[in-house]
Amino acid sequence: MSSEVYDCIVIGAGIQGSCTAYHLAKNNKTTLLLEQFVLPHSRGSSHGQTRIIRKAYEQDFYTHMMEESYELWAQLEKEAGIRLFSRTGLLVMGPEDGKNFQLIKSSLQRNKVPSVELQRHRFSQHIPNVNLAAGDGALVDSTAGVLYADRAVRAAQMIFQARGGIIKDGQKVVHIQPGAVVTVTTGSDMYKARSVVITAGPWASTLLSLTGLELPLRVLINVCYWKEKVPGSYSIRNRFPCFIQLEPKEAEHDIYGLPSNEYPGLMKVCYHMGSETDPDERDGRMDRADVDAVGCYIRRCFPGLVPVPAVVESCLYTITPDRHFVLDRHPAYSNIVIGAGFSGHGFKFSPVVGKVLCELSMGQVPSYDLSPFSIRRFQGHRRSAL
Ligand SMILES: Cc1cc2nc3c(=O)[nH]c(=O)nc-3n(C[C@H](O)[C@H](O)[C@H](O)COP(=O)(O)OP(=O)(O)OC[C@H]3O[C@@H](n4cnc5c(N)ncnc54)[C@H](O)[C@@H]3O)c2cc1C
Ligand SMILES: O=C(O)[C@@H]1CCCC=N1
Repeated sequence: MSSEVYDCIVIGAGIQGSCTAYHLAKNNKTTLLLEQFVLPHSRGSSHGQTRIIRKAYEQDFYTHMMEESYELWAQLEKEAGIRLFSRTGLLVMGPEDGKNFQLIKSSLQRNKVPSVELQRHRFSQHIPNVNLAAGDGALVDSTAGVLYADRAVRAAQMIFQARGGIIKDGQKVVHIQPGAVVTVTTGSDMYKARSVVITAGPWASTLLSLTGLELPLRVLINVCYWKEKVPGSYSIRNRFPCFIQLEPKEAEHDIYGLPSNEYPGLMKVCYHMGSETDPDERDGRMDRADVDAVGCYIRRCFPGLVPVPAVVESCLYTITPDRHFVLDRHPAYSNIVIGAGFSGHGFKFSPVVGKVLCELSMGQVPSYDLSPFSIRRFQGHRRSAL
């Protein structure tokens, strides 16, 4: 057992834990970042090469957080000397009179986010190789683009270590003993800290149960890549945008995609849902019906893609009932801080999430109103009732 008492132990070295550790180190806090797997790994939610970054959201609180998030991404890029972002724009398509399309449209206008509405008769001039569905409107968030996910995790960890932070990987946390000084036990050692941040992604429920807390979180799985019939027709090099299709005819939930980039000739198009899984037994658990629904959508709206997936991968979503994050202190132990339930859209926020989790762990007033992310909102929810 190490005799050192750290200012903070962060449990989980995905993007949220890595960004939290990065902010703690920048605030001169002695910090230990613990990870169950040997790094880098592809068993959680932060691996893979790309994620969408955007300001287009239905809720103003997300758009406001993204204002700072873009600045912090640029700062991390500069500090690490690694390119983390490419601007491509984001095409939002959806029923013109639908609630979510209208909410995004008004939020973009209200928050003065550089954006354009594409008129139907000019749509194909701007966005070739996409069929805009009858009744759908189209908006472009010009600030949006692609984040290079694996590189971003590495960059945050690199700067954390450069500032004196310590990463111990291959150390699964198996016990947490709350107290003014918290004791954290892994398979091979025992560590102490004045505060603990739990950012365990799909394992959040398992970790939180060690502290007597139950949250209504569910773990889902998906990711597919689809082949371009003409290589390059949806590519980042040809400035094809990311997209979100709200309320597609073929599926109950949204479908989204990123331009072809990481695998030449393949475009990532995914279903914003998935089949429920146990994070330790995820392999081969993807629901064929989800892939088929995306295939049908592609056949109708992306005629330049082969509507059969070329690559199927696994990445885990951890969703809350309202799809908003959990950013809060533990209800019983104020020096245990929780970042969880990022519901398949948390990557872009990670520099801001890291900042607020760091503030909470330092006992400071957070920079944002965290009421949409409170644990209190789940009162009355039982996991089994979801
Ligand atoms: C397919 C897919 C597409 C997505 N697309 C987007 C997008 O376009 N834009 C966007 O903004 N977001 C997107 N997201 C969401 C985003 O990637 C996640 O919100 C984010 O990666 C969550 O990070 P995390 O750090 O919470 O979880 P993770 O990356 O899973 O990190 C948690 C870490 O905790 C570790 N851990 C767990 N238990 C223990 C333990 N007992 N001891 C030690 N370590 C432990 C795990 O091993 C893991 O490394 C997407 C997610 C997926 C899966
Ligand atoms: O977070 C994002 O932007 C993507 C696209 C919409 C659904 C989930 N992830």
